[in-house]
Amino acid sequence: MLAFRKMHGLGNDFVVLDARAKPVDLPESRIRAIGDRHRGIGFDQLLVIEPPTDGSTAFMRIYNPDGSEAQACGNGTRCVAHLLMDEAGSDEVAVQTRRGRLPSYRNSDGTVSVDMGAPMLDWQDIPLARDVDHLHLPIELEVLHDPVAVGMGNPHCVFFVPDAEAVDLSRLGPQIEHHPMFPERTNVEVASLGPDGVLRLRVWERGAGITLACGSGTCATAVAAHLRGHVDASEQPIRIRVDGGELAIQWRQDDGHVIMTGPIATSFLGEMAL
Ligand SMILES: N[C@@H](CCC[C@H](N)C(=O)O)C(=O)O
Repeated sequence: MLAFRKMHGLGNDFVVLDARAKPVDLPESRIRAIGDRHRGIGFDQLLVIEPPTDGSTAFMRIYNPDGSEAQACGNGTRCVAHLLMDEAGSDEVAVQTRRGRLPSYRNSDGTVSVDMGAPMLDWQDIPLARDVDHLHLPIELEVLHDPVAVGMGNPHCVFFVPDAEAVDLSRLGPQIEHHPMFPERTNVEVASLGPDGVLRLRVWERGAGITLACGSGTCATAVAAHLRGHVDASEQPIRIRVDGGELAIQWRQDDGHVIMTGPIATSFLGEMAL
């Protein structure tokens, strides 16, 4: 039997395994089996805590339900940071991911923030298939056109639309995910700015489908909206409303880092036979 935790950030849900003392054997077939919401446990991402190699508190490996490995997961980082902070009796830790070392801290209201680093805006880093203007990608699919590409360690394609609710994301999302402009596929965001200045965001996640929230997608959307002049995310955090609630994102101009803040929760502890 293998012990696991189920956690979530705004409904973006994770199975968390601790492999620091003993490695866990995770072939793609096992990841898919655990991720099956009917026959397994189900998750948006499987997060595996491993020993760090860069002096961080721990390394976090990220798998999507289709078995692919992701470089970044903002909400997952906040969940694992919360666990590590409880364990260390501290309000500050650093989580190593394939995206790099991500300092994370707990706020006085119990929310958890993560420094997601600077966005990647160069076509090779996002990555895109060729050298094009990442602020105006030549992609058009029905109501979706003129997106912004942003890398947060993982690729994002952000469309600004008049009404994010009206987009048929379950049909259009997978087509953009597999668009030839993105050699490693992409996460897909559709966002609209409300009269209250709050961005409404819906996300189709690469390797996972529609999720209730996506931390790195929220960061990418804040960066894209700032660059397009829809919001000013530099002075104070902007609010982004996803299906599962609200995240606050600031794009600090002194070091260029994106800071994400929001709630996290543990839903249960269990053991799996898979
Ligand atoms: N839910 C995540 C993003 C997870 C990875 C993504 N599906 C990918 O493949 O890049 C988040 O909170 O950032």
